[in-house]
Amino acid sequence: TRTSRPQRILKAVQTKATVGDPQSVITAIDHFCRHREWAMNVGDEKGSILDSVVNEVSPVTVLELGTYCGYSTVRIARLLPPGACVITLEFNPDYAAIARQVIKWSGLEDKVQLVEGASGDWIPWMKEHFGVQAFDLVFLDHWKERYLPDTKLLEECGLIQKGTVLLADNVICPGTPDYLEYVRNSPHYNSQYYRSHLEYTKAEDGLEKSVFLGY
Ligand SMILES: Cc1ccc(Cc2cc(O)c(O)c(C(=O)NC/C=C/[C@H]3O[C@@H](n4cnc5c(N)ncnc54)[C@H](O)[C@@H]3O)c2)cc1
Ligand SMILES: [Mg+2]
Repeated sequence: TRTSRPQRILKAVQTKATVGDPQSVITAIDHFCRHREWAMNVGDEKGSILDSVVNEVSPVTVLELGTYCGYSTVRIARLLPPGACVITLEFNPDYAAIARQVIKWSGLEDKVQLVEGASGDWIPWMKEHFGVQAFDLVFLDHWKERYLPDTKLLEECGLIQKGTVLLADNVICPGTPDYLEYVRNSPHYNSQYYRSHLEYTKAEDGLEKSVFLGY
């Protein structure tokens, strides 16, 4: 049977990227998705904004919701200092299997904890299972209607504390209206929009960065 798009993305990495070189993995995926087949990676343009936020926050613990093929996982992990790590949640086992191989090819497996499962099931276990106190940075890029419920769940579980930064992809396209309304109107968040484009296209999209101010 036909290969899947994630399998073709992995093949592009394995044929074009150098083992242990995260930047070459990022470049290989971007080239494939721009010139061969579009895929829902955060991409190079929004990826540069993600990079700048990671560098600004210099997080010790990062949570990523929605691994997909691991493109943004690699972007984040390559910028983390020794001892820091990104926990990434992915509930599709086929995508998780591809992402593990992409992360391995980039040589960043020591900085990544890929958890196969649904965000709603795993967030309540983060403290107990991973010894996380609070996340310094959360990157939201999973089903758009899960952004708000998962943010509220993270708050309820005490995983968002003063200074925690939420960075959400696709707040314009596909759009996350209920999430945007929440973080922009809440007195507990300082929110700003980084205007950009939907990955590999000219359509408008952007990232919303929201800093938790404490209760
Ligand atoms: C109209 C329209 C359609 C599509 C686009 C283009 C476009 C552009 C983008 O950047 C996009 O991020 C998206 C998008 O839909 N992303 C959804 C991404 C899901 C991934 O996360 C996984 N997942 C989903 N819910 C959960 C969950 N609870 N727990 C754990 N993993 C979850 C899935 O297994 C996937 O691996 C779409 C633009 C406009
Ligand atoms: Mg996205």
